[in-house]
Amino acid sequence: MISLNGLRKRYGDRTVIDELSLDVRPGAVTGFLGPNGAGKSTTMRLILGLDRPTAGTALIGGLPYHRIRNPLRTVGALLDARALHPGRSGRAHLTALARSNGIPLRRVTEVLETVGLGKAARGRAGALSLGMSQRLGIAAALLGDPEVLMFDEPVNGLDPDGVRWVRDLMRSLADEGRTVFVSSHLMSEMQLTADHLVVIGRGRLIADAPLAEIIARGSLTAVVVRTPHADDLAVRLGAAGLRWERPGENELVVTGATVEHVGDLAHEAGIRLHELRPREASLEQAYQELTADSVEYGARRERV
Ligand SMILES: Nc1ncnc2c1ncn2[C@@H]1O[C@H](COP(=O)(O)OP(=O)(O)OP(=O)(O)O)[C@@H](O)[C@H]1O
Repeated sequence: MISLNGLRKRYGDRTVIDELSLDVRPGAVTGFLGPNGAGKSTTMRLILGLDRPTAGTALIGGLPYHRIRNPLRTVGALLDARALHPGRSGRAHLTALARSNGIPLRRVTEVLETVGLGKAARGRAGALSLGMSQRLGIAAALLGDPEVLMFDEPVNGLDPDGVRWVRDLMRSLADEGRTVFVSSHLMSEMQLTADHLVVIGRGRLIADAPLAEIIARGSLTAVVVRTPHADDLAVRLGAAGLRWERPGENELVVTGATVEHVGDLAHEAGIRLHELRPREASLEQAYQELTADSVEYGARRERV
């Protein structure tokens, strides 16, 4: 488990991480989202002891990174896939890592197979494509068979097969009971991969909740009803304190309710329905609503 407690980081007079407290739990893929400059990479660097917090703590399994005895066996991370010695081969890079961390050398072959690099790992790391470098970085993260894994934008540069492969890998690592903490800008991908989401904006926590709950909170999540008695149903919905819109003569779109709730209300009033279905918002839509006030860079966007 990763635990952040009152984590703060200041660069000069600028606070980039502000009172961040949360737990990233084992057995799940936790997506880490936030607009550009929100502080995701900084948070990961603080967890990995690559930077010192101004205040608060970032612990892995109850310890700060520098107190972990076998760091690579406890936590594996991919932060910057290009941070490699370009003249060395991928295999040599992993071998050096394994040697300096007391990891058996057979793990090098194992993880290269896992990430599908094989022969490409014999060539210079500097000649690898971005996608291959990502795979090599993931191999390095897996080398010590750690319980905690952190990936900063792991699908960056991967082709669709690679993206799917990363998704399946994250899933299986979480299913093995590991803690998987992964940042991404690809909302559609996160919607398919993550169980839980942590969203930050300008260094502050915006949301820490299951993916399904974050999507359900979005205002575009609704129940669509078609009925020849829309007037009657609208009265019933209003009396039950529900908000609705009426895009068509026979259609109502109800927010803040489940299909069961709306179906039961109609049934109790003897109102015939021709259609009753949930309309699920995308994570992209829910995310845009959540972060609308925290976007620092880029064009201002309309609230959805
Ligand atoms: N070493 C540093 N010195 C000064 N400011 C820094 C430093 N590192 C990061 N920052 C600032 O901290 C803020 C958070 O940056 P960070 O890279 O953590 O954001 P991010 O959420 O990972 O962004 P992105 O999605 O663009 O990768 C940014 O405003 C950045 O300019």
